[in-house]
Amino acid sequence: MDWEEARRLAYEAGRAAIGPGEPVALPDADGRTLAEPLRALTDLPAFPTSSIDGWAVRGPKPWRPVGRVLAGGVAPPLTEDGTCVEIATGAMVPAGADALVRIEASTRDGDGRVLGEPRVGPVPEWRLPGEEATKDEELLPVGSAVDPAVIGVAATCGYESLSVHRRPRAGLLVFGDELLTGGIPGAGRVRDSLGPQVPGWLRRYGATVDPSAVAGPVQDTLEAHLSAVRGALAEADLVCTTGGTMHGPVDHLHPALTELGAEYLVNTVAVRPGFPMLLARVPGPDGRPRFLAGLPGNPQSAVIALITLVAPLLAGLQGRPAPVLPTVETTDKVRGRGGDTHLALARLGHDGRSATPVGHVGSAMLRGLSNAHGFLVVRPGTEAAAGDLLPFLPLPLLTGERP
Ligand SMILES: Nc1nc2c(c(=O)[nH]1)N[C@H]1C(S)=C(S)[C@@H](COP(=O)(O)OP(=O)(O)OC[C@H]3O[C@@H](n4cnc5c(N)ncnc54)[C@H](O)[C@@H]3O)O[C@H]1N2
Ligand code: MOO
Repeated sequence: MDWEEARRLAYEAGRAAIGPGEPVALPDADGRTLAEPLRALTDLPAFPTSSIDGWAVRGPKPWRPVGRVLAGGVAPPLTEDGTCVEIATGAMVPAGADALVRIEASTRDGDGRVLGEPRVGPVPEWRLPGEEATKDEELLPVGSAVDPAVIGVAATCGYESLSVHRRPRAGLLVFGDELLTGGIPGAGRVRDSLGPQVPGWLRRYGATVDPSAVAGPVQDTLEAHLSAVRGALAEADLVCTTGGTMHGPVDHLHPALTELGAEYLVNTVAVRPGFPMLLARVPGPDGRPRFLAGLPGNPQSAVIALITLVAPLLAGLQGRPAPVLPTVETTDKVRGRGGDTHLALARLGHDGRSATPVGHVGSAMLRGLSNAHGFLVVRPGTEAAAGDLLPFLPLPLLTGERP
């Protein structure tokens, strides 16, 4: 299967399995996805609001003070020319006021009356209702990621909670009797580098990963695989497995999937590295489908499978838009991989517009991955020369990582 087609299928499978929205209190909604559009519940601002400390005046000066309005208060209307109220920043401008005079631009005469000039400038001294948004206006569409700014604007509008999609629950099963979970590798044993790594990537794609949902190495027998996969699928929307995607003497993943009645959505992808990756759908006990992503054992290939299949699946399951890849200029040539898509680890330049392939990129290596921002995508039957524009598949790094 073509690499782009595999990504599309993974996304659509996630979309098709999305659950209903649930109300979540604003402070807890960070990182979720809107299940309903965010609409203004009132005009914003909701009332004419002073932007200054000073006087709200009516008619020609001098103005006789008849009261005071602070932020949070409601002033009676100014009904007579030649009157004013003292007003604080954020206070509601009283009806009848026709100008605001800044405190520092005002003086008092011997009778205590206020004199001064309203400031004339491009920005008015008070904010009009509906200036930022009108009641019922859509501020953000369904599928928007909720971040602190979105929570802030929702609070401004008067929301207490937001209707958001559930975070998908993910689990991880590590296969491979050769794996050590501690100590220095040697004498035929390698350290498990995926058990400690994959949960972090899954969380960055919006899934929750309970520490109890990470297990391994699972013993290299079909019985142990079956029982581990069954147990994991009972608790999670998505189970990732690592290793055992091929058909070696102790590769039990495919037989286990057959036994579970799994339906393959993707079963190997024309991509290098990482081709033995797979994505399967398994009917859940409650009727909702569960997913199993089989990540190849070679560590870089496992991460490629995560980014290829799991990222779009999780985007779909959360109701987010399908990931769109930016285009960058490669500073160096990148070879093609025949009929396969080649994913070449690369570092972005400081302006984010160019990328340079890095070294140590063997599929069994992680050194290149730890020094890269993502992958240059060289499509089947092509190769890239320095200066060519290529799609760039980013790692889900956080701001400040790999500056
Ligand atoms: N006859 C063939 N053999 C292999 C082929 C092939 O086309 N024909 N493809 C190779 C490629 S490419 C890959 S990728 C692997 C995928 O195999 P599996 O998914 O079955 O993975 P394993 O055999 O279990 O492991 C492969 C490799 O990765 C190491 N590994 C596994 N898990 C971990 C881990 N958690 N941390 C660190 N390293 C891990 C494992 O020790 C092996 O060295 O198949 C090739 N073979
Ligand atoms: O494709 Mo394997 O997935 O090269 O390491």
